[in-house]
Amino acid sequence: EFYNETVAKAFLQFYEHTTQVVWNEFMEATWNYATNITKKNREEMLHKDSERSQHMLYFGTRARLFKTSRFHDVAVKRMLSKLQNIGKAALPQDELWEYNKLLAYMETTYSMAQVCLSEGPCLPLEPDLQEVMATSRDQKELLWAWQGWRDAVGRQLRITFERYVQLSNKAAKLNGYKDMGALWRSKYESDSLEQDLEQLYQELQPLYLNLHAYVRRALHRHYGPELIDPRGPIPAHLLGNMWAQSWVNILDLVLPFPRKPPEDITKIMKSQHWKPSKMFEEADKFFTSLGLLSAPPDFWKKSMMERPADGREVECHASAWDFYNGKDFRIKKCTEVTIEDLLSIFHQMGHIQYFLQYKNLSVIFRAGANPAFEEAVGSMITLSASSHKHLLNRGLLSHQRQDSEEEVNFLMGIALEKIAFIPFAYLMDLFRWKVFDGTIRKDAYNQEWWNLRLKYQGLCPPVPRTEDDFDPGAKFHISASMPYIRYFISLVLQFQFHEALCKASGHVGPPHRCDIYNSKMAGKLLEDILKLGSSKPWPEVLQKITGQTEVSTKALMTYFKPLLNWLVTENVRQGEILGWPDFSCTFEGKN
Ligand SMILES: O=C(CCC(O)(O)[C@H](Cc1ccccc1)NC(=O)c1ccccc1)N[C@@H](Cc1ccccc1)C(=O)O
Ligand SMILES: [Zn+2]
Repeated sequence: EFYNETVAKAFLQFYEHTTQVVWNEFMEATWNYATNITKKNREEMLHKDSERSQHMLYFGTRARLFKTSRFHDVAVKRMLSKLQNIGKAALPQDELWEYNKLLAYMETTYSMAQVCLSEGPCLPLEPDLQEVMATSRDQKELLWAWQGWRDAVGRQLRITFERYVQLSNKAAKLNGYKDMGALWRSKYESDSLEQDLEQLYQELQPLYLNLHAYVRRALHRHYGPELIDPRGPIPAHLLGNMWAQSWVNILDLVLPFPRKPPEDITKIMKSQHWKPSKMFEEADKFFTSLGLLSAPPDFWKKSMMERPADGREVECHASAWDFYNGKDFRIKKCTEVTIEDLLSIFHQMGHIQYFLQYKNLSVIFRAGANPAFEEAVGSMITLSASSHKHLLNRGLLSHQRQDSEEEVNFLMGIALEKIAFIPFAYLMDLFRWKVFDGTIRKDAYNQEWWNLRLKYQGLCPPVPRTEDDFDPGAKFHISASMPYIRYFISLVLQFQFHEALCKASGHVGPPHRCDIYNSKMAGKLLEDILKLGSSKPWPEVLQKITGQTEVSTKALMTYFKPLLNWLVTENVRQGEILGWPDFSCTFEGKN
């Protein structure tokens, strides 16, 4: 065994050196494709991906040869077990090539899709269709964008997605999992993950049901009874977002105290001539104010902060990139000067900070403690950055104080982003797990998708759907084969992190008034866990920051308590029904 452990360490050293080059070249090729979608760049990316897969296969199969049970070094054992998970690289060469081509097709179809006006221009999702969904109050115009997008993307992906499921499951089985859903869930190192998630969802459901009932009433007031049934589901195109995953854009329609509207921060940003680069600098300043690391020179030189003006086709969905050489980290985002995009940049810079903090670890441990940790860092900072105190301090608001009614309005704004998101983030992978395990058969993909959208979100499609549609494919992460449960868990985690860092910063008072900006104590607490990457089991990491080893909704419920009290009172006063007992999706009064 001793002989083996020494050999294992040498093996891992060899892996370390060869991997940095292979992964760096792969990231460069993928970046070139995502920021300039051409046939040549696609071929180059596919070629680099197969090189990376061969490298993973070589080391993954050899990692299995070590009998680690009697090893002393826990880190060596953890590294060897992580190495053995090689995902799609386990597929035979020809099927891997087919798989990579269909992944590229799905993602490119999504990125290049447009919806054309009867006469005149064709509109891409970002910024044009998103803008329509966010600002239009004309249900026919909203329907045009909603349906047009699904015709342009979802319908085109339907057949490819069926083959994607087959090959995904084959790859999962070759890695020792029963299907791809099981492989995705294994990242959380828990054999009770699905039950734990259902428990979290149950705890959060009252919050969602009260918000849903209240928003339905407001939409009923605006769009009238022929569109909104006060005891039924809400049509999915009226919530201010292409997927109804965030309702923040209809705050004006649902404001609890309409005589005290919040200041329009987007307008203030534009009047102060904010540019995308300034938005990134603002987010970077937040992290350095905590005593954390600033984005290095390559970041400012090589990131893509705006949609290119030279007509290049790019993938606009925001993302953060680690080039695995310890100094090259980038963000790709088609930034618009809006408060929504400023907060999204805080989210992306959270990924960059994680990269910076764990960059000296073995490449095997350069990841979050689990995928939800990666998503929670930036979103947690966003809770401080969107606080009235912070925005006032940064000159983005002028009202000094918030009275109790303005505070309810503020919490409503945060709830429209965070609470509305709960059922969407939960059902996205409930759907895919069932597709992968065969519970949802391919001749019912769309029907089953809408069953989940009705059951969890209380939404209806605004027009009848058929199995020629593939509405789930109209969401980036499904076209990009990107797991989503990480965002559901992150939603709960980010409030736990926020509570812990606020405490460390010496904050006294309600969590929604906390801003950890400039707190070196909060920064130190965060730094200590980011540095660990994925080298320790995530419950250990969670305990270091919050003192608990479990994901808990307590912090989130505390944050929204004042709003829930107001919502319950208001819903009782209006005699609202919680839920949607009239569950049928009616389509009369449309044409
Ligand atoms: O998709 C995102 C943000 C993009 C991202 O930062 O999570 C990005 C997704 C992505 C894109 C392309 C390839 C891979 C992943 N994730 C990263 O950039 C990332 C994730 C882990 C490590 C390093 C980078 N947010 C989700 C959920 C969300 C999150 C926060 C607020 C609102 C909504 C959404 O928009 O539906
Ligand atoms: Zn993210």
